[in-house]
Amino acid sequence: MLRPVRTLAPLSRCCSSFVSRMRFVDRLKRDDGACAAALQSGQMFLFHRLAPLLQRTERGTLRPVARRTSDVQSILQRLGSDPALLEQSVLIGCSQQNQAQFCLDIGEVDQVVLEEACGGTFIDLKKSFFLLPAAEAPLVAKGQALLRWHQTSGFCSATGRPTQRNRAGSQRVCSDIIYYPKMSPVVIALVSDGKRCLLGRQASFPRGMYSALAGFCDMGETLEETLSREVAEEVGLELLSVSYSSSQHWPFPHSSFMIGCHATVSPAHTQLSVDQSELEDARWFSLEEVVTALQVKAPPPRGAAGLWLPPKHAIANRLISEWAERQRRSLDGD
Ligand SMILES: NC(=O)c1ccc[n+]([C@@H]2O[C@H](COP(=O)([O-])OP(=O)(O)OC[C@H]3O[C@@H](n4cnc5c(N)ncnc54)[C@H](O)[C@@H]3O)[C@@H](O)[C@H]2O)c1
Ligand SMILES: [Mg+2]
Repeated sequence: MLRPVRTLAPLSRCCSSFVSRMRFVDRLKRDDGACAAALQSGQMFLFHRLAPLLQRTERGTLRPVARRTSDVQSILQRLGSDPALLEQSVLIGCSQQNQAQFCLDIGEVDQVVLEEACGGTFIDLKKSFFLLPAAEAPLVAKGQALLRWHQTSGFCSATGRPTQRNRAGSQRVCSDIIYYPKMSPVVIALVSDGKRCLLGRQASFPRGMYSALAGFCDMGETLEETLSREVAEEVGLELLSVSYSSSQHWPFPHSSFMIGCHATVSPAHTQLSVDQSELEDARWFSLEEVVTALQVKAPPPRGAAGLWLPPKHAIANRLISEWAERQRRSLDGD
């Protein structure tokens, strides 16, 4: 069973400005001339070989550097780079101030020279993602995903000829074949038996980290079918129910569309049979263990035991927090 659990937009959001921004972006995707004009007055997020340009804040976090297109143009000129590089920029959105937002990978220019000229550091997204503000991390991830897609979609897989992109970078074309940016749907679920929740870890996870079970959708599957299959494959259980929670774009290892759910199994059938080729371990955790782990902000020191959960930017954290809150409320009789 699938049911939405939250309203789509905060009440404070001004509908008319939201609608006009969305329509503006949509027009830029369809109108090359309008997009070229918007680029001139737009904002640019820079990348170097897919690593975003970031600045450290006083609080030890990171934030993306947004430069005006005209600034980037001057920097490229100063460094003797081809100004036509700007044409490789890709539209990623529209700011609250109605400025079109673009991203551009300047991997051809020396990284250190570029960092000095732009005032920031290019940091691998795997190292920086969790230190970005929650509001800006998705934009940076989207920029990286679109740039990667363009870098790997230069040729038509049917004809072998080069593909041509539109100005916004929202599609690539080879005669009458149109390619759109690709992402892989993944379903992730927090499975509960009513009292405990099920978490698993892959051997590649950081020490002590357990997460909700996840799996890529196979062609032709519904969300419920993917989840039932993944849970059966990975831990040998049959699901009783599935309900939708929320979704997110996930940049690792490449662009995934994560569909977050809660799922239940019968309390009479909770014996796990873990597929060791997929998971190093999977266990049932009590509410108390989960609540304690939600307070832990860093991985346990080497050799120390202790549960560590995915950080806040990950949808797994949201699912686990929602489950803990629901359990707490039901224990309180709310
Ligand atoms: N954001 C979060 O909170 C969160 C939490 C857990 C997992 N994840 C992500 O979910 C993704 C899927 O989880 P999983 O690894 O358990 O999946 P999984 O259980 O489906 O196993 C991964 C395997 O599936 C196969 N596969 C099938 N389709 C694929 C595709 N389109 N792309 C890549 N591999 C494909 C590959 O053989 C791969 O090794 C991972 O990439 C992980 O980063 C995100
Ligand atoms: Mg999996």
